[in-house]
This record gives sequence, C-alpha cells and structure tokens, in this order.
Amino acid sequence: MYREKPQAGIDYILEVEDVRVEFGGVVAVDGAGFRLRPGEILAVIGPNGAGKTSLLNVVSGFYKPRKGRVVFEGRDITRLPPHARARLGLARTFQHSELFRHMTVVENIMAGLEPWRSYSIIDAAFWTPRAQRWEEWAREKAERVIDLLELHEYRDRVVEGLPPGVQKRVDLARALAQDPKVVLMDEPMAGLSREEKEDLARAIVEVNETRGISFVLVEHDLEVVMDLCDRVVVMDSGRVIAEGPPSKVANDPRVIEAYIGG
Ligand SMILES: Nc1ncnc2c1ncn2[C@@H]1O[C@H](COP(=O)(O)OP(=O)(O)OP(=O)(O)O)[C@@H](O)[C@H]1O
Repeated sequence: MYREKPQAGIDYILEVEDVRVEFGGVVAVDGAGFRLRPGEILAVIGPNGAGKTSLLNVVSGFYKPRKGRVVFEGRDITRLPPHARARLGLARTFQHSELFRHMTVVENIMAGLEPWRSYSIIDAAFWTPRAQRWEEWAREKAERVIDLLELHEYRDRVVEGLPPGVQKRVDLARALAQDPKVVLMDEPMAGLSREEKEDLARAIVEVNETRGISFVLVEHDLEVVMDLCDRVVVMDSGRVIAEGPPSKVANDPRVIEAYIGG
C-alpha cells in the first residue's frame, strides 16, 4: 500500500525556497525556506507569530506565496492546488482538528481520499458499480491505517466526543490513507496530555521507520521536538534564523534570544 522509500540519489524530497507571504500590510513570511531529505523528520519551531503555519500553508497549497517556490521530488508545484499536491504524495494534518465531527472515524479517513474519487454524482445517485468499486477501494485503505494506528475500537464512533489524542491519530490516519511520501503536521501535540503525546510520537516514529514517510512538523513542544526530530528549522519574524540538529539549535544564542525576547 505504501510507496517505496524515494530512490537513492534524490537529496531532497521537498525544497521550499525564498517564500514570502503577506496579509494586507503584514509580512507573515519574509524569504523563508527549508529542504527536507527523504525519510527525515523535520521540525519548524519559533515564537508565536513567527510565520510557521503560514509557511506550512504555502507548502500544502492553502496559501499562494507572493514570492518563492515549492519543489516536490524535483517538480515545481508552487501553482498546484492542495488536492493535486495530495495526489503527488504530499499530505497534511491540521492545527485545529478539521475532522467531520458528526461522521465516524472510518468515514473521516475515507473522506481524506476524496482527491482520488473517480465517480460522478450520477454514479453516486444510482450507486453504480463504479461508485461501489471506489467505496471498496477507499474502505480497504481506511482499514489498513486503522490497523496501523490501532484505532479499531473507535472505527465506528463519531469523532465528536473522542479524546483529543484519538482525534489527532484519526487526523494522522486520514493523511496516511493517502499513501503520502511526506506528511505536513501543524502543531500535532497541541492540547494533548503527556501520555497522548507519547502515543502520537510513537506512531509518527513507527510510520517513519517502517514506511519511510518523511514528516514536517510545526511544533511548540520543544521536548517533543528534541526527542522526535532529526533536524530543526527555527523561524522568527518570518525568517529562518537557525537550522540544524536539535542539540545544536537548542544552544544557538539567536534561538535563545528569539524565544526569550519574543
Ligand atoms: N489569515 C491571516 N490574516 C492576517 N494575518 C495573518 C493571517 N494568518 C497569519 N497572520 C499573521 O501573520 C503572522 C504569522 O502568523 P503565523 O500563524 O504564520 O505564525 P506562527 O508562527 O504559526 O504562529 P503560532 O505559533 O502562534 O501559530 C502573524 O503576525 C499573524 O498575525
């Protein structure tokens, strides 16, 4: 179900170059970028308002940058809409759960496969074999990630009222059902208990190690970042101010200044 690790020879699976995002007079991202290696878990950190979410939204296609480029597996995808990026293997999860609250876990995961839907509204209305085939295909994909993320006991429960840690796993499952090569996660640990954070971190590591899926996490919890990530990019005021392994970045005076001064 999952794609092979990208071939040796590709240095970077994702390259984000010189991005600028403006909202009216506010410059949210001011020439920032990063590069992601195949199989890497990369964190983007920085004080509130640094531009992390805006940068991630440019990568997933939700924001159009004023300037800059997003290159995925050597292909310029800057102008592609989010669903086209998802089809290429770039999935995302959301800062505030965007799950359909009144739908079940399995239905939410299948809804994430919408960019692959191959039947028309007419097929749906008459429940044609074409529609049935898609439904079977999507259900099988959903079942596999339910296994992978151990969501069996929740599969037929509506999302509303599930513990936050389970909702985050469902959100991750929805992204993983898309067979991504890269998953972008916006503050995956926000609002979780310590135990829930550990569970989610374990799931991310397992998927990374067994499936070779790369991750970009925007994350505030520095303890999680230090434990989980191979490399860290630090943003402040829309720019990247430091980059490197967690241990190096944690001791960088510019980073300490941004957090204390920020
Ligand atoms: N939709 C928007 N409209 C106007 N201004 C925005 C919008 N989104 C972000 N901004 C502004 O852009 C700047 C960067 O915001 P962004 O959310 O990208 O930062 P962040 O690093 O993700 O912050 P946080 O850690 O608090 O989520 C901030 O000044 C913010 O107020």
